[in-house]
Amino acid sequence: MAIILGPNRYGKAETRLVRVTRDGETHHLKDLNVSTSLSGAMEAVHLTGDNTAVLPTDTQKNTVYAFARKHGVDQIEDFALLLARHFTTSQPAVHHARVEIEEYAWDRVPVTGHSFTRRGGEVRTCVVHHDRDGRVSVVSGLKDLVLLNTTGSEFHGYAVDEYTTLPPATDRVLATAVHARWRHAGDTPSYGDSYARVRERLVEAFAGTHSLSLQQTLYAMGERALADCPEICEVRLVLPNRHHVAVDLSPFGLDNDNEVFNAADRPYGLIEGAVLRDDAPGPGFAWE
Ligand SMILES: O=c1[nH]c(=O)c2[nH]c(=O)[nH]c2[nH]1
Repeated sequence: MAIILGPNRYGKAETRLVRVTRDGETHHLKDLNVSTSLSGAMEAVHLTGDNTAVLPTDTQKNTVYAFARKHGVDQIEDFALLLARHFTTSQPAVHHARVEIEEYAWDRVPVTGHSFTRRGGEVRTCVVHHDRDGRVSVVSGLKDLVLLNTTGSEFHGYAVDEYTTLPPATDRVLATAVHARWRHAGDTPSYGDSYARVRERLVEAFAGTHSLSLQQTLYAMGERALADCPEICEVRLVLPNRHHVAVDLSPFGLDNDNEVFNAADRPYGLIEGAVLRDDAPGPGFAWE
C-alpha cells in the first residue's frame, strides 16, 4: 500500500476590498469579498516542503488590491476572470485558479454624493415595559443599519503617547453599523411614522455631518433626531468604527489616492453615547 497526495488547493480567503471611484462630487463604491484558490503542480510543497511553485497567499491578496487600483472594478465576473487568468498565465505551476467574489450592495443617501447605506440586514427593534401601577415605557430602535461616507471625515489632534502609531487622517472613509435605541417621552401617535422619521434623521445627520470624529457624528445623529422628533426624549447610540485602511500599493509601483481600502472587520473602535433633552423625564425601567 502506498500513501498518495489527493486533490488540493490553496489561496487567500475573504480579502475585503472597497474600491472608491470619484467622479467629481459623485463617488461610486464597490464593496467586495474576494477569495482566490490556486491548484496545479503542488506535489513538492506537500511532499518535500519545496515552496518553489507556491505563489504566497499574501501575494494573491496584494494582487486583488493592485488589480482593483490598476483596472478598476465593474462587473465582479469580469474582475474575477481578470484575476483568475492572471494567476494561471503568470505562474507555470498554477493550472487552475478559482476566484469567488461576493458583492455587497450599497444605496446612495441623496443628501450628498458620497454617502451610502448598505442594502439589507437592517433590523427594527423595540422594548416595552408595563407594570401593575400603569407605568409604561417604550424604547424603539434599529440595529445593523450600515452607513458609509467616502469623504467628509477626519481624525487628528488626538492625544499621543509612546504607543501611538495612528497617522492623522484629514480625509478618511467613515463606516459604521448603527445600533440606536430611543426612548419615547409619552404617547406617540404613530410608532411607524415616528420610526421612519427618526431613522431618516439619523441617516441624514451621518451623511451631512463633516466629521472630526465618530464621537462628534454620534452626537450630531442624536441631536438631529431629538430636534425633529418631539415624541422622543433620549437616544442611545452604539457605533462600531469599521476601519477602512488605504492599502500601501507603492511596492507595486502604484499610488493609492484614497481609492483602494482594506475593510478590516476587527478589531474595531466602539463609540457609545446617549443624547437627551435636559428636561427628559427619568427613564424608570426603560433601559433595563
Ligand atoms: O472617530 C474616531 N474616534 C476615535 O476615538 C478613534 N480612535 C482611533 O484610533 N480612531 C478613531 N476614530
